[in-house]
Amino acid sequence: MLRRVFEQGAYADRALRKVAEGLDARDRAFATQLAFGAVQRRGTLDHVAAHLADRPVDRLDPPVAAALRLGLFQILYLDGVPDHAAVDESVELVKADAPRAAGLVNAVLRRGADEGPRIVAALTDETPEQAAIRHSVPEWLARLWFDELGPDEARALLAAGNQPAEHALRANALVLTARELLARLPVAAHLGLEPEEAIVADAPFDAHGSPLFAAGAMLPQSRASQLVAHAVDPQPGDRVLDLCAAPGGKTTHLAALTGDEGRIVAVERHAGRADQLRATARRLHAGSVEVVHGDAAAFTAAEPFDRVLVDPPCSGLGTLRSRPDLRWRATPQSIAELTGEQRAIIDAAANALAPGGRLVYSTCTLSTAENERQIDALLARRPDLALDQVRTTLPHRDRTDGFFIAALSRTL
Ligand SMILES: C[S@@+](CC[C@H](N)C(=O)[O-])C[C@H]1O[C@@H](n2cnc3c(N)ncnc32)[C@H](O)[C@@H]1O
Repeated sequence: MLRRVFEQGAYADRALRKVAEGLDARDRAFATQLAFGAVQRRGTLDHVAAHLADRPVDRLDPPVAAALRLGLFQILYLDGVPDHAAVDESVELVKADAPRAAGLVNAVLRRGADEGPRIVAALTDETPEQAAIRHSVPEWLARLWFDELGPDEARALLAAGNQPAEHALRANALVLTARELLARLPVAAHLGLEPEEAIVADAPFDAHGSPLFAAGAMLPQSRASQLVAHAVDPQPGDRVLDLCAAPGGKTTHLAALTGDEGRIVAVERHAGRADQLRATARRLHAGSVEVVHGDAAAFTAAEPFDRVLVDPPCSGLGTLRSRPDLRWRATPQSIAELTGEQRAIIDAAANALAPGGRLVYSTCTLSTAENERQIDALLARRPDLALDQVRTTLPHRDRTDGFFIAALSRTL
C-alpha cells in the first residue's frame, strides 16, 4: 500500500481501504497507524534515512525507500513495537521485492534504532527549511506559513499537522439532539463545544458502520466545518444555494438549521459525487434538498437566492492531520490553478444572490491566495457586496480543522 502511495501517487485512505479489507478492527487500526504515519512523517523519516544510509532516499530503489520509511516510523514514533521487530519485519518486506537490499535495510535500521532518536531530537525549526524537515512538510509549505502567519504561529500550526485529528460528529437536529446522541454512542464522548450540535468522541470508532449513521442521526464532520452552515444562518422558508455541495455535510446541515423548511439547491459537478449527495440527503431526512448535477461556475438562477454558500475545491491545507498524503500532493502550482476555479464559482454565487441576501465563502485551507485575497478581489469587483464577518480556525488553537469562513451581504 505504501509503495502505491509513494510511487504511483495513490490516495492513502483509498489504498489502505483496499488492503485492510478482511483485517479485524484491531489489525486495521494498527495498519492505519503504520501506513498513515509513514506517509505523514515521510519528510523527517527521509532526512534520518539519508543521514544513516549516506545518500538521499530518492536515489534508493523504491521498495528499499518504502521499507526504510516503514521501519524508521515504528522505531522513532511508535512505542508499542520493539525495535528488533520493526527491523526484522522491514527486512522481510524488502526481501520480497529487492532481496539484494536486505543487508542495507538491516544495517540502516539497526543504526536508526541507536542513533535515530538523537537525530530527531536535535532537529530545530528556526527557519522554514529546518521546520520543513522537523515537521515533515515540503519546504514551500513551511515557507508559505512562515511568510503569511509569522514564524511562531507557523511552527505551532506545522506541529499540529502531525497530531491526531479530533473525532468530531454532528448530531442531525432533524432526528435528535446532541445530548440524545451522546447517550446512544458506543464510545465515551463530550459536548459543550462550539457549535452546539457537535460531539467529540474520546476514541476512534467505526462511525460509518454505526446504526446511528445508517439512521441519519449523525455523521462525522469536523467542528470547523460545522461552523460554516451557522455562518450561512438559513431561516425557515429561505431559498438557499449550495454551489459545491458533495458529499453533503454542509448541505444537510443547512437543511437541519431550517428545520427542513427551506428550499436548498445543491450543485455538484461530479456525477458520482452528486449521487452520493442525494443518498446523504435521503439518509439525513433532508427532503428540502434538490441536487443539481452541473458546473457551479456556469450556474444561473431563474430566481435569486436568500443565502448562497460557496465551499469550493481548495488545497485542503487546514486538514493535514486527517489526510496524511495531502501535504505531498499539494503544490504552489495547484493552488494557483484552484484560485482561478474558486474565483469563477464565487462570481456565479454573487450573481445568484438576492439584494439583502447573504453569501458565505468557506475553505478548509490556510493560504491567503485562496482565502483573504479571494475576498478582497471579490469586494473590488462587486461594490454591491459588503463583508460582514470573517473567521479563521487554526488546528493548534481551536483543536479542529483549519477553515476560512467569510460572510458577505448584498447591499443593493
Ligand atoms: C470542498 S468539497 C465540498 C464539500 C461539501 N460542501 C461538504 O460539506 O460536504 C468541493 C466539491 O465541489 C465539487 N466541485 C468542484 N468543482 C465544481 C464546480 N465547478 N461545480 C460544482 N461542483 C464542483 C467537487 O466535486 C467537490 O465535491
